[in-house]
Amino acid sequence: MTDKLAEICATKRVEVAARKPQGLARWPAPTPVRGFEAALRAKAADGFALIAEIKKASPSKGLIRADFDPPAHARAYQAGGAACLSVLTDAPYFQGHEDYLIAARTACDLPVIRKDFMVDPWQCAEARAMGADAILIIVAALEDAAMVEIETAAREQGLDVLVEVHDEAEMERALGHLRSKLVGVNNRNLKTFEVDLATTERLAAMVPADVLLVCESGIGSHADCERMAASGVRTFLVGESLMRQPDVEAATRALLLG
Ligand SMILES: O=C(O)c1ccccc1NCC(=O)[C@H](O)[C@H](O)COP(=O)(O)O
Repeated sequence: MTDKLAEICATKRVEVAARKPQGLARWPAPTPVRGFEAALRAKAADGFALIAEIKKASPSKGLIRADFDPPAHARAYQAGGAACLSVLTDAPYFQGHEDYLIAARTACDLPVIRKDFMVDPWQCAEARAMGADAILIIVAALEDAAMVEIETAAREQGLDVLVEVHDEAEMERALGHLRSKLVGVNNRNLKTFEVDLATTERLAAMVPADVLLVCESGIGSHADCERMAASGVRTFLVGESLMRQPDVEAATRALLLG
């Protein structure tokens, strides 16, 4: 099995080197940052909080949604009760695009995380320039110094940071080196694509009380959310299972409320 995450990050480094000289002037000035973490904490205070993902395709599943319509999906997610959006902007592996983030954010009032592979602090300025309210740091993809540098750049831009881990060692690195109080456990092993909800259940006990834990990947039903809630988890990042539904708004409501 090849290490897909390493391959994606190597491709991303080449892409970023090519994009940097183009600068950031191609986008109009974005509207002010919408509080991503604050929106999640507000919803999680009295129910489940959802980061609903706009995801056309993935390396593990190929094409997920043929009639892909980011503004329509954004409106449906908001009407269904999502707290925030996640929009894939990586093109080579997810058929994403920065225009999808811009269109989705413009179509609703929700804060948006730029879902991409951050390998260079410059991508934080780029994320804010296209309108993002938060970025993702994947601990497995970065050395300690690099992830600290990217988190610092994100904070300078006023962006919230979702820190993603997959095992105990990554959780210790995240809690030991980074300041963000928003930590996601990805149930998908990004090297093998295996998904196991028990990953969140195992790591939940390591999370301090002031950190908001996000359960990421493989959530397909309200019953899955209830299962995670037994471990104290009330915040979820969900893509594929919602994107496959004909009625995204109804599916979002059903996921959150049962
Ligand atoms: O989804 C993939 O196949 C994938 C492959 C390699 C790196 C990242 C990948 N996905 C990113 C994510 O973690 C998910 O898009 C996100 O957590 C939502 O997961 P799901 O609800 O299972 O679509």
